[in-house]
Amino acid sequence: MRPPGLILAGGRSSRMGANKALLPLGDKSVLGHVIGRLTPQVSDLAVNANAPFPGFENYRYLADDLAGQLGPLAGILTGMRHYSRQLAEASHFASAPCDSPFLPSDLVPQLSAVCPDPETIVIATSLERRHPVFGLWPIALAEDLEHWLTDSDNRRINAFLNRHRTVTVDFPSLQTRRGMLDPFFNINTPEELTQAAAFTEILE
Ligand SMILES: Nc1nc2c(ncn2[C@@H]2O[C@H](COP(=O)(O)OP(=O)(O)OP(=O)(O)O)[C@@H](O)[C@H]2O)c(=O)[nH]1
Repeated sequence: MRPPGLILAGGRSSRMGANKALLPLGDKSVLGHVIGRLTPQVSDLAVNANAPFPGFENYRYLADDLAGQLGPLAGILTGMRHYSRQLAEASHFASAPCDSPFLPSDLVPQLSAVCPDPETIVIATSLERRHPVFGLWPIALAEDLEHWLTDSDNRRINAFLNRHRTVTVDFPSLQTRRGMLDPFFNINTPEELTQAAAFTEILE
């Protein structure tokens, strides 16, 4: 059974200076590519952001449960709370950020294939780096994550992972006519948007 999915889009895009999810890349916006890649992989899709994005009004938006721009873990907590209410049968939900248009088309099946039990976090890696915003998150960790975010100053996602059983799945670089590309390449700056534009051939 496919898990539900959440696109993390609750950040400030301060390095870009404009909502990076809505910037054009080839024939769609960055977010349009992420939605296109993720939709077939999940049973349900919601967007974590404080208000609907123009052009994407038809999606379900989840504002952070905790105020104060606490980083991506606040979005993960929001997803855990939402899916524990909406889908009692789901043990995990899948997350991906709004700024990674080349994400693997088999991301969620590959993460799900190694998921051993309802309490283990499953995270993607590439080129020997962990990418915790691409993960399968146990809904059962909601209480612990809420305490972690409200009781400590440490909001780093890797620190939270170190508290829990975590397994990883490695994804290879993509071969393109322009050379190899990390499937988790994300667009934070105008320069990275220009770099990504060189690889639109591999986007549908
Ligand atoms: N819900 C939520 N998501 C966040 C928050 N901060 C960042 N994110 C998301 O986490 C992912 C990684 O965020 P970053 O790229 O590091 O930060 P950003 O705020 O989007 O961009 P910068 O302001 O340029 O750092 C993105 O998908 C963001 O949308 C937050 O406070 N709440």
